[in-house]
Amino acid sequence: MSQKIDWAKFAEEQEKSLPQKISQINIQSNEANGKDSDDAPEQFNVAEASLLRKVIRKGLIESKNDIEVQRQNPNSPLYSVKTFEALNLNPNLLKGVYDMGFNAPSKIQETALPTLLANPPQNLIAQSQSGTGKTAAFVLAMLSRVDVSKKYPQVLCLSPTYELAIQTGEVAAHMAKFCPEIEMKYAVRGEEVSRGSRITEHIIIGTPGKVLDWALKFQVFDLKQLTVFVLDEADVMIATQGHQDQCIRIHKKLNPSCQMMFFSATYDQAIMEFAEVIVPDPITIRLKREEESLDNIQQYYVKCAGPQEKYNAVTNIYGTVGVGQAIIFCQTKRTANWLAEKMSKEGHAVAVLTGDLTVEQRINVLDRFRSGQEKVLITTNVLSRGIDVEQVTIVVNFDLPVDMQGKADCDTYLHRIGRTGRFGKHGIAINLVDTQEAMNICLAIEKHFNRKIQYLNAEDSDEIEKIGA
Ligand SMILES: Nc1ncnc2c1ncn2[C@@H]1O[C@H](COP(=O)(O)OP(=O)(O)OP(=O)(O)O)[C@@H](O)[C@H]1O
Repeated sequence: MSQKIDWAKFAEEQEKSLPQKISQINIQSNEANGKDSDDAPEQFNVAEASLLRKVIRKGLIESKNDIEVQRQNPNSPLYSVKTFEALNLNPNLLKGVYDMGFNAPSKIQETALPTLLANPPQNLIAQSQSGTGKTAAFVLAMLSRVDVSKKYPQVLCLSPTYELAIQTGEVAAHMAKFCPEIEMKYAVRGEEVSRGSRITEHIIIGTPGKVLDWALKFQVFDLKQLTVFVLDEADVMIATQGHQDQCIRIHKKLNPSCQMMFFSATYDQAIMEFAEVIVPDPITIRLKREEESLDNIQQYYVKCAGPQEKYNAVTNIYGTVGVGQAIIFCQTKRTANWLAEKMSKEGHAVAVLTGDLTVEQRINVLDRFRSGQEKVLITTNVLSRGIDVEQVTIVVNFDLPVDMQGKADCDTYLHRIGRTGRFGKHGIAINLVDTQEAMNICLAIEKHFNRKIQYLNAEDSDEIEKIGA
């Protein structure tokens, strides 16, 4: 009992201090810093990137790294499974899992699923890179926990955006294909309920604002009756203005016995602090990210006198080495569009992806590029992180990545050129340098990674041919 009172106090204190704490954390926000001109550096948007990754992903990302388990609850037995059968699932649910093409649990699922399905329920924090099977794990747990004889919401899954909520709902619908008695409802923009009505569906998947409205303002369901609370994409959630406070408000109304599941694709300290507020006595599991490494990537720099020479360098290099596919990164939309237009006019099959496109258009562009319909993709920082296209062999930094202060942005550099040379393959990164400032940035990057960036004469086709070997 006394523990509960302490926890309530703790939550209260955290609620007061968390928005301030979180505002101090340096996570890139969705706000485009008020700048939206064609010449402003394009911003990376975590929610959009997460959605793109999900939509264009063709399968599981298998990691060679081991799972790290941190147990804060010494009384809970911990075990892992190698098959879905070993989980004693409802047979129709198991049928749904196989229907999705899953033969065996992924690495994170092996450890997460027994914990998620254990009785008495246990709280879990799971962190592992995008694509390793987290969504499938908690969706399976959500569906397994439903008591279909009770006609009210028992499971709530919070997602940071409309699109991400729909994606999760689609996974749930597929997995529950042979369990038509399980009913779900979206609590997202465009969905309405009338005051005085009651929700009878078993599962709600929604965004925090809408869920708060439905639970507290319209009172169409009771947060106290929930047995499972899932917080998905916690990293995106806390990067989205206002969401962390809303999550905490929802969380405060839950029954202390409600099982909490917390998922994140990143491992920042900020996420852990947020998790600690939301999830009491958790079992924490982590699958370490496959390190992005520069080991298989040959890096070059080319000296150019201005944009036109940069353009010539790109076409020379591409014309000579052009076996696989290339991604060219520009700092602004204007440069990206200019370059795309110029290259298309000269007969190159190029695609361009900038912040101007809607999410649907971006998916379309990426799908075409992935299937090889275009060989060159010109883009900005909107695509700098986490999108894998295996066939990419060359990354060109038409402009070197810089941070808000104009200093070398080494993280973004690693993410950008990490698009090539993946899974032990050979890749090439070419940096176009047209000013002393750019040269200094190039040198700073070289020093940071302690990896040589070699000089390349882009006018000498013999020399270029050699790098393609
Ligand atoms: N056990 C499995 N066997 C085969 N494929 C799987 C398995 N689990 C998940 N997948 C597939 O792998 C891909 C990634 O899974 P999932 O979306 O669950 O990952 P995630 O970690 O939630 O990613 P994100 O952080 O982007 O949400 C999906 O295409 C999914 O259908």
